[in-house]
Amino acid sequence: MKFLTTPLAGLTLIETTRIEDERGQFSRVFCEAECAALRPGLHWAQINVSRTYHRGTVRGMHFQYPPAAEAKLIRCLRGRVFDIAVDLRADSPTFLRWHGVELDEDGKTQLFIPEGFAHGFQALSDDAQLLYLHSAAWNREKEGGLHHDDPAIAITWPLPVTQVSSRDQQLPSVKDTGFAGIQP
Ligand SMILES: Cc1cn([C@H]2C[C@H](O)[C@@H](COP(=O)(O)OP(=O)(O)O[C@H]3O[C@H](C)C(=O)[C@H](O)[C@H]3O)O2)c(=O)[nH]c1=O
Repeated sequence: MKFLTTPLAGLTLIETTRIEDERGQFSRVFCEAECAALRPGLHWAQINVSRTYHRGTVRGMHFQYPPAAEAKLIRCLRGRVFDIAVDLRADSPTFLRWHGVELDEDGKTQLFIPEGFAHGFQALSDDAQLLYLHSAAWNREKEGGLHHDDPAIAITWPLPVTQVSSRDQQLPSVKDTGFAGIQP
């Protein structure tokens, strides 16, 4: 595995090592020893899969407040997505900056998102499936979210947004709430 930095400190691209033979392919999603370079002692409390039926759909922007703040490792298992993380760390010089990366079923690139970031994605294909590793369990009471079209964040979505859950449509903007960030 190779770890590539991004303009947002801690947000890391993981380049996987693919082993191929006549039967097909094999690659690791996570390896405690290899990933110690990324963060020693990284453990996962919950592993989820999401399947998005239609190209253009957006899920997010979601995060969890401390003490349920979570790091995430995202891998695309099918199709293609534009995966986005937004820096919500109150004392970060890149507070409210976002960074996006295209992930696809080839799985050559994964995204590691530290605590203190919001996460969301747009499906760039029909039937886009993501694998999520979460360092903290889902906690409905500690869930937070920001609107995917928040002008304070100004995410450039690659495609016209075609579908958003009713919950995500009602997520607040930074301006609405005076959101000042979180201390992960
Ligand atoms: C995360 C989660 C959700 N749920 C329930 C709650 C809802 O009834 C249903 C779908 O949840 P939600 O609408 O939050 O799913 P997404 O919109 O795909 O959100 C997810 O995708 C965005 C982009 C993320 O980064 C979040 O980690 C994750 O919440 O599953 C559970 O039962 N367990 C869980 O761990």
